[in-house]
Amino acid sequence: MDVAIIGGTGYGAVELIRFLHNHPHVQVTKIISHSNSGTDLSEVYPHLTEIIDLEMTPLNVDELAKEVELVFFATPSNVSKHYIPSLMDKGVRCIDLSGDFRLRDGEIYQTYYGEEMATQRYIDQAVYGLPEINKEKIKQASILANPGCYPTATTLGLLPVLENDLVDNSSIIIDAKTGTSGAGRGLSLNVHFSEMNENFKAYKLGVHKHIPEIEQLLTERAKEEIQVTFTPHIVPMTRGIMSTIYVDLKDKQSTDYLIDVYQNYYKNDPFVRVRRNGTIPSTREVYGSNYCDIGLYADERTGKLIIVSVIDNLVKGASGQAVQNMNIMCGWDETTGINQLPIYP
Ligand SMILES: NC(=O)C1=CN([C@@H]2O[C@H](COP(=O)(O)OP(=O)(O)OC[C@H]3O[C@@H](n4cnc5c(N)ncnc54)[C@H](OP(=O)(O)O)[C@@H]3O)[C@@H](O)[C@H]2O)C=CC1
Ligand SMILES: CC(=O)N[C@@H](CCC(=O)OP(=O)(O)O)C(=O)O
Repeated sequence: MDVAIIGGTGYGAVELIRFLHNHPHVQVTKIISHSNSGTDLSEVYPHLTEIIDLEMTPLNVDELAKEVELVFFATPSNVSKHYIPSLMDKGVRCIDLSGDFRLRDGEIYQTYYGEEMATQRYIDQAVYGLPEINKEKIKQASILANPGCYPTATTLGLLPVLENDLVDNSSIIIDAKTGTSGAGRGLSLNVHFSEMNENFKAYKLGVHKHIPEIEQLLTERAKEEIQVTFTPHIVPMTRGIMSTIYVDLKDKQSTDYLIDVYQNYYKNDPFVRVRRNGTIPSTREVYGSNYCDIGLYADERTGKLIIVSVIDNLVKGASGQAVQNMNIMCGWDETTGINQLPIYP
């Protein structure tokens, strides 16, 4: 199958290329760039020299629709909403790594994204691409909204206890950490070396766009309104997300019992690994891979459950999960092209 990637010079795009290069059913035949059209991708990314021989081109939706069956948008928010409707109308399936099609409520979108949401008719057709809960809908999707990085780590960490009604849903506190590649390739004061090295910052308290995304999914799954306390931090590493979640258990439960609940919940999900024997995952243990690893500790003194969920933000948090979704949409084994081991150390 021929596919295109839009946002060609960004980190999400180059990570898509890494996975699709070895994918047996897919060729990347178009890479669209608004800043570098006419340039070979390997000039921007010399690590692809003599491997990827493709000149980037400007976006022309009519041409694209004739040339490929599926398009990945690896663009900033408020871009894909202008193009996906016409691609969809022309029969091209789209996977959007940005947040344009994740939220359902236009007012909330306006508050957190600062612009109008995509047309409701297209929002209604978009499927939220968290494979662990949505496989059947993903198979049929024409517009696939790939989840955000923090929401992936956080909701995978919470869903088993939430859906088994084991916790007080009003008590959720999420302390999350990300590496700098989460901010993309663009230069910004916030993430340059001397601002970040030997530093640790909390940011966007109360206003981060992943708050409504996490709340929307948890509310849908718990069938009651859920609000969370969410504090993101940026830490001096390149890749990785660790979401440490604190929640009150309704009744006293042992860690071993809860591990069984999680393992049972994810028994058919190849990319979620629940740790046994008291081990708590670190970001390095999923680096470069599509795994989400979860560790648990039930504190019998305080009645709190501590959940530690780690992913690679660029893989399970973005491009790996996008390929997993494409595999499901196309009826292929969901691990195709993305079953690399984590890189360690
Ligand atoms: N980085 C991460 O960990 C994660 C990222 N995401 C989301 O994935 C998307 C891509 O992220 P990422 O690759 O990291 O970001 P980057 O900033 O690295 O890349 C985005 C690319 O989009 C293109 N672009 C920028 N502005 C515009 C514009 N106005 N119109 C069209 N294209 C534009 C540029 O490529 P060019 O000039 O070549 O077109 C740019 O390199 C974003 O929506 C991001 O929020 C989601 C989860 C995790
Ligand atoms: C370090 C850093 O800035 N990280 C980004 C990650 C968000 C992201 O990638 O956004 P979407 O997944 O919603 O598209 C942030 O916190 O805004």
